[in-house]
Amino acid sequence: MTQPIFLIGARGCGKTTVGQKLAGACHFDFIDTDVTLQERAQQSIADIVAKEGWPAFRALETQTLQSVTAAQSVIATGGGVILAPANREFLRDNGIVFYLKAPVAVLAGRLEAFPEESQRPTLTGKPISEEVREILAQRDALYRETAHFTVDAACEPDDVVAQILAAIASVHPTTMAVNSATAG
Ligand SMILES: Nc1ncnc2c1ncn2[C@@H]1O[C@H](COP(=O)(O)OP(=O)(O)OP(=O)(O)O)[C@@H](O)[C@H]1O
Ligand SMILES: O=C(O)C1=C[C@@H](O)[C@@H](O)[C@H](O)C1
Ligand SMILES: [Mg+2]
Repeated sequence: MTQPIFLIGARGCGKTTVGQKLAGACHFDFIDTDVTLQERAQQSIADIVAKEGWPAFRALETQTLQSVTAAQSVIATGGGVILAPANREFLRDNGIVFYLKAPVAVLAGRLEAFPEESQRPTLTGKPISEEVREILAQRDALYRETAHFTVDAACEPDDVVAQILAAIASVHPTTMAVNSATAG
């Protein structure tokens, strides 16, 4: 199995945290579109949005997604990548897509503990828990329609990785075992 593995979900669901561990477990490269986008732009997402607005950020996000997509990669996406229909189609057509789903209280708790405001400028101007509830209500259906699999992201990162590996093994039993046994 060499297809890219895409992780999607709300801010704080653990795409970056789980993605790094997953890539290690299956000997794939790890790419985070938020990180790559900021490195290429040489500025933070907060600065891009403040200077050029959300539509400019979304255009860069689409370019970044397409340019980083490669075989044998785990790709952690930004929380809003599923807003553009073209991105949803691209994700589904070019890899296996996992929705890391967690309840509002879990997401809000993580974001309150680690706000990382330079990468997560406010989307609504509202307090974190209110914003998370509102944004998840708008996006949950889009995450579900884009994903090939939904996993419970409220548990420990290693358990999320195990759920993803089990789902991959269910569709690619032999090749995944070969990757794990022979790579690295
Ligand atoms: N399964 C988990 N259990 C406990 N804490 C977690 C878990 N996953 C992530 N975290 C913590 O929650 C915070 C947010 O996680 P992370 O940055 O991985 O989310 P993300 O989905 O990449 O968010 P964004 O969309 O903003 O990039 C981090 O501080 C991380 O340590
Ligand atoms: O949920 C969102 O819309 C975002 C999530 C982050 O990962 C970043 O991509 C950016 O802050 C936008
Ligand atoms: Mg992230």
